[in-house]
Amino acid sequence: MTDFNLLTIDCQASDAPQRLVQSLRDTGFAVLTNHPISAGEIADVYAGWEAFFASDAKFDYLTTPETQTGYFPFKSENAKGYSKKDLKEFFHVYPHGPVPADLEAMTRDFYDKLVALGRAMLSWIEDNSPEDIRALFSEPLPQMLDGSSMNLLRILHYPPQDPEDAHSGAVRAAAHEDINLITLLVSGSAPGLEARDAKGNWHEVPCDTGMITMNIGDMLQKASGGYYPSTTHRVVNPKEGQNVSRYSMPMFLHPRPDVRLDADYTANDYLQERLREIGLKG
Ligand SMILES: O=C(O)CCC(=O)C(=O)O
Ligand SMILES: [Fe+2]
Repeated sequence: MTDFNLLTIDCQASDAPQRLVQSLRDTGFAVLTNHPISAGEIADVYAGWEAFFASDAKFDYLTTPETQTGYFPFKSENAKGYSKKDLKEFFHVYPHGPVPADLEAMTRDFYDKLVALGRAMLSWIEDNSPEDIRALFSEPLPQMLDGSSMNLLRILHYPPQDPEDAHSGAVRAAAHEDINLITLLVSGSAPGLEARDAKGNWHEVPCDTGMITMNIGDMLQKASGGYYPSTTHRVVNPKEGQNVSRYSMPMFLHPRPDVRLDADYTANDYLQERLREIGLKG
């Protein structure tokens, strides 16, 4: 029925790097199990941030267009080309940005572990890419993260749905591609994430607790001359009878700003252009 061959990768298996690269090449996505971040730690981070979104303290961390750090209130971002704002609130964690004191140690540690995992995954991609594709990279992929302060951990909360919003055509996250090199998406607390295949059919991405979904972003698609696809994805509204909050945590791995992606763009040129398109920058 489907040729969308999204693989679940046991990170401890000897053929894990090859299977990862195959799944990414075929679908732009892969699901990681047996990775180094424990289910207990993921649950603790979710619990801490759930309490944060439920409190008014979040308004002390309001973001600004200049910083892009901190708290983004409900309905502040739209996907490229969409006028309706997504039905989500979120918090951007950067090394140079604030984190609430009671969550700081845990969140920074979690951030570092996700960056380390991202670097390992970029090494697997680098080592398993054909010679002619590697030749396109301006430097080895894991090295593109060296000295980068642009890696972004986004903590997302999609509140239970207001029927008016659903009626207006707004969705939790409209169809989009990620801007960065690769994304590590710590599995959502409820279903909803879908990826689109080349024919335009949507496929549910599995979200078992503790798993981490990985996907290619536009920067790696660009740097690989299109060899790795930056697959369009979205988060659909909850089904009737399942109208509960959904939480998820994507880590967007970004190169140093000066890294050259192709003849036309450095990472920074590209990021600034894209932020204007999604309404986060004027
Ligand atoms: O919440 C999710 O599962 C996906 C979020 C996402 O795609 C994004 O923030 O770019
Ligand atoms: Fe995304």
